Amino acid sequence: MATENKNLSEYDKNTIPNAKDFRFGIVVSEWNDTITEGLYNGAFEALTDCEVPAQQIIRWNVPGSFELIYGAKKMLQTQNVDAVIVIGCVIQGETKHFDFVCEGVTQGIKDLNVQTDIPVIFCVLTDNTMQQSIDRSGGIHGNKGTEAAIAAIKMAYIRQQASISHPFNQPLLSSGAIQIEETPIKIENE
Ligand SMILES: Nc1c(NC[C@H](O)[C@H](O)[C@H](O)CO)[nH]c(=O)[nH]c1=O
Ligand SMILES: CC(=O)[C@@H](O)COP(=O)(O)O
Repeated sequence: MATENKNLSEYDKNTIPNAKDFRFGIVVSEWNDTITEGLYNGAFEALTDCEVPAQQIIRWNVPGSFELIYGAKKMLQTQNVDAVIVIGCVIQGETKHFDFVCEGVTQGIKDLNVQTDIPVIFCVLTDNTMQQSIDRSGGIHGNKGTEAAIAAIKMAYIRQQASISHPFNQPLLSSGAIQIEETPIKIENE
């Protein structure tokens, strides 16, 4: 379903886990800040509407969407958060730079989700025009920031439940293999 057939701001609180004890980091790109501020407001309002106290929401700013990768990495390395939302707006210009920024930030955020234990939610608009960005940051198609906040709550809950049901879950190697801690077996009468 394309965004044009979906309101990004709609959510059913009955389907959303209790979020009052979760802590969220939000990393916001300053490029196209009229758009990213609208996305941030959507995310912040959705989190507080779902009972997340404002003091449990940490905001950092970075220069552009490409810096969201490093900002999110340092956020999850240094802050006690249950999920991170990265917010950016990349708009096609005259050159291929759009393609490289979009691909780079997409792959970088994907890598953080694979290599770390904290979910990182991708709230980066990759639009052809400013109007498309306006429409998706509080305009006729709703607010992708709202959508990202709900996704962050749901993923933080999944992480919480996984750690309860599998408290000794082993870290993944970069290859994706499970790291099993080898414990030497002592053979009696050796
Ligand atoms: N053109 C846009 C950019 N470009 C800047 C890059 O994100 C990055 O900050 C720069 O290449 C230095 O590393 N960023 C956006 O977020 N949106 C754009 O439309
Ligand atoms: C995504 C970008 O970096 C782009 O907006 C920059 O514009 P241009 O391709 O005209 O340099």
